Amino acid sequence: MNSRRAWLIFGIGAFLYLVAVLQRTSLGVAGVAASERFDSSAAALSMLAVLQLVVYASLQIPVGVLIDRFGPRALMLVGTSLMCIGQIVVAFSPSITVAVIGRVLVGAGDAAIFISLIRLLSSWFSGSLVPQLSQWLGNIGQLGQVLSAVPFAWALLYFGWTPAFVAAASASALALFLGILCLRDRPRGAPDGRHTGSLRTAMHHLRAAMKRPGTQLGFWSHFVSQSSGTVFTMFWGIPFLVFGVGLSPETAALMLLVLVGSGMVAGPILGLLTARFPLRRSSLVLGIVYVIGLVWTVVLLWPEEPPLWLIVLLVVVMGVGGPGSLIGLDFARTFNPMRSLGSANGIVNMGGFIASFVMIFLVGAILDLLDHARVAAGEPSDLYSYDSFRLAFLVQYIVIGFGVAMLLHARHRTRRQMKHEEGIEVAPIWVALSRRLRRHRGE
Ligand SMILES: N[C@@H](Cc1c[nH]cn1)C(=O)NCC(=O)O
Repeated sequence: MNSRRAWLIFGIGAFLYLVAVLQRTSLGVAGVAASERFDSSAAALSMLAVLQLVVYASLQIPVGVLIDRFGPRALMLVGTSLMCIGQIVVAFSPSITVAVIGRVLVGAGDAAIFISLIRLLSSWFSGSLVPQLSQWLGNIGQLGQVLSAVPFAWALLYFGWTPAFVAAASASALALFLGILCLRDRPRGAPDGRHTGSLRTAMHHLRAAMKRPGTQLGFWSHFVSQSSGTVFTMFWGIPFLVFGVGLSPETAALMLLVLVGSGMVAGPILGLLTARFPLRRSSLVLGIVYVIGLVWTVVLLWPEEPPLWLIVLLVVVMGVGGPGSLIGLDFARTFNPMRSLGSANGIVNMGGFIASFVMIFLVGAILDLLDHARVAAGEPSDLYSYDSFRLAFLVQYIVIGFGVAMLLHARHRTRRQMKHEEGIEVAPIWVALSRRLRRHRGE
């Protein structure tokens, strides 16, 4: 535990995750190139990203169960191989149909990485280091977005589609090699935590994890906090900024980097706040979501294309949502026993990705609808006009608003259960704050 070998595992694991995020986000950067290569509609292109996310999200529970059965190393190696093959398929795809197959493989491989890594952490590290390292892992992984926004985008521009995607696949091949060489499930002599029970037992643990209000609270926390940023970085950010707002592709790519940078600053702070105020984790999540919603409202109400400072503010607040979603995994950790933690993590980690694929698809569908209406009215086609984006992005209020309502419901049930089982009563935040203020004043 916490040994030098553990730090090597942390480094290699983080590299595998970073490469997974590179593959995951490469399509967001290649969206414009994809529309030229495949000559497709916005909805068809968004289907590429949506399918990848659907596959990712739908495999979270099976992967969680498989981690508990076969250990995280096996899952990480299989996942990295699938991503490598998937990107090769995308590299040589002559049509959008073949590209879809490639991206499905990428989504399937990606699904195995993060929750395996979170599980690996618990075997190699102990104590209060674990939640802090989870935030750092999340942070390091997001650097994969930097790799897709800078070297990958550069390779795409100068060498074209096939060489850029082959180069991305090579990064997965390197990660696979290092993973085979260095990753181990647990320190030598540590007990084998894998369960060898039947599928029925695994299903029993899964059902129990699903039923727990604390797991549901984690799911909705993940759903509401990271989805706005994921929609932006994975698909609609670059077209919105380049064609809608009118930024240069370089400035648009820089905005995605600012989003990642903001998450990197926020992650450790949120890690500390989560550890310091465990009973206020949901308020932390809600605070993040309300601020994201507020800034989006200002952007969408701005009379013309928003100024650069407002776009910077938007990406900064969306960036906080990424590490904010890890609070959801902390709910899974604290409200579930170890035996069903893999499954609980899988359930929670689906949240943000389900919200994202629903919104990516709806934004694409609305853009297409508005453009058809424009053409039918005799105007020239302008698929990515700023006004169309303004309407399409309104879907966030419906999808995330629904998530907030569900989060509040799950929180109410979680608090009721805590009071019933442990006698812990959590007062509303304003009551707690005014009590604290009164104590401070010595009243
Ligand atoms: N929200 C991310 C993690 C994160 C940390 N900092 C910024 N983002 C998440 O849910 N990750 C799961 C994954 O597979 O990447």
